[in-house]
Amino acid sequence: MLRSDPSALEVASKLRGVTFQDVECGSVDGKGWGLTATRNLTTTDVNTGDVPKLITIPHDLVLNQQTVEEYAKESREFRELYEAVGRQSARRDVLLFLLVQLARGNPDLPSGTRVVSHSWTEYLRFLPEDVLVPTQWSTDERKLLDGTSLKAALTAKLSSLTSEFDFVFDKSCNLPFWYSVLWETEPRRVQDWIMLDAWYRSRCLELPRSGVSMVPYLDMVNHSSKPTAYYDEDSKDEVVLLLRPGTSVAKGEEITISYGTDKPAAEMLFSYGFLEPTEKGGSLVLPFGVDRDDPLARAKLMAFGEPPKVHVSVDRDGVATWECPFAYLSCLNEEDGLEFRLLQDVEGNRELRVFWLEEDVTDRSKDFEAVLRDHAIYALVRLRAVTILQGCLQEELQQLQSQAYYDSLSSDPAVRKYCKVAAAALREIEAGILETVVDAMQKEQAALVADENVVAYFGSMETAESDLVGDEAANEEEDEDFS
Ligand SMILES: C[S@@+](CC[C@H](N)C(=O)[O-])C[C@H]1O[C@@H](n2cnc3c(N)ncnc32)[C@H](O)[C@@H]1O
Repeated sequence: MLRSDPSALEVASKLRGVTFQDVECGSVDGKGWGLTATRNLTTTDVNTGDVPKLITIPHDLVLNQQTVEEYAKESREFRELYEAVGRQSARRDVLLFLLVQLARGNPDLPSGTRVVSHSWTEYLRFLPEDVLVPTQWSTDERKLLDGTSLKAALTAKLSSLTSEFDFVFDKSCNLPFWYSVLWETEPRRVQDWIMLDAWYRSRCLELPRSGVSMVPYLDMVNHSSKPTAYYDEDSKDEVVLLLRPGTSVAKGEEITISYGTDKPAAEMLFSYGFLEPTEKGGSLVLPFGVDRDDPLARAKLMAFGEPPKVHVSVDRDGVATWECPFAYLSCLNEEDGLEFRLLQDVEGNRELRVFWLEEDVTDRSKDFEAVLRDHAIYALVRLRAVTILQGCLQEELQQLQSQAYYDSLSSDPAVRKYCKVAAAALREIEAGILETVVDAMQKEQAALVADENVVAYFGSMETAESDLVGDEAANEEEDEDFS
């Protein structure tokens, strides 16, 4: 499917009742298509109410779960497919709808397999086949991301996309009409589903009233951390793009919106396929590896109820913080006062309960830091957690900095330059964050070791150990005597 050109987009927009005011869509360096001003634009004061509407889009062009429900009412054929495959989630419903529009655009469909047309059937030709998000990278290109926080998320996402696609196939291949449309003439491939998911992720936005939606034409606006425009829904439920109050844009300059502030670099690359020029700081999320030697590991994981993660961040002033709620639970053991009990109700249902110093704290398992904060053991547990986390992050950092493998992939001509540049930028950003956090953890460790409760704890351990040594020596003497 070859992408049409921006002039055709303008013609199509007029036919659909969309208005572009003082702006036009065209190619923008390094960003695909984008929106630029066709004359100098300015707003000086929000209170005058004089905020120029740059684009106005009728409500009926908006695509979300409600659109899919309505389309299912209009199209008997789609209804059959929707009943079999749909209503799993809003996102999946939209993807299913887009898959049908993609197939509907196929000119070779046999007669008798035409589905009701929709404005989105035609709009799809204005979307780029390759969004450059890592789910669309080749296997070798994805290897460039080894060691980054994106690696695990990407593997999981690709596996869930494959399962979703298999589910659509399994449920629809027995429906003769849909077999013919989706799988016979031009069989849909998992790559199509991956592309639809990439479109959804990179072009979806949250409207104030209609919620998470895809909005044609508005989705041609690129992101900036210093955006000049924003979107809204007006009193007629039309979606409008407005110039930000107090903003001026010169003729020929790009109009931008914000796709979200403070998103980690990995998330920007994952969702939109690009990274912003690096500013200081940032954040990342990594899976927290559970200690498999811990006999309580399974119970702890069950009580916690979700895959443990560690979230680290560095603010613009270089101040590092970390968050890993599971680490506190992970560092406690029975000698500290942690206990798991399986309680059984009268009907025989069994439930795992968590106790801390004989108190039932099951409902607070996700926030064990708060459970411990007022106890003398808090500093000690924090020290254990920091020590473990620091080790994990150090390992992650080493992986990120191991250049040899990365270099060999980078010289592979089949690996696209865009992916090399994006992966290298992500690796550099994440290594910078990890270095700062590991340094800060070292300092925190030193401070915790000097904490009075920790000193007292180690002191008591030493006494216990020397008592033990004394006992052992006495035993040895006794043994000797006995012998
Ligand atoms: C909502 S679309 C915007 C229109 C898009 N440029 C196009 O050609 O269709 C989002 C996509 O635009 C591109 N994009 C948006 N802002 C960008 C930026 N600041 N730098 C680089 N690419 C950007 C990315 O490919 C992103 O996935």
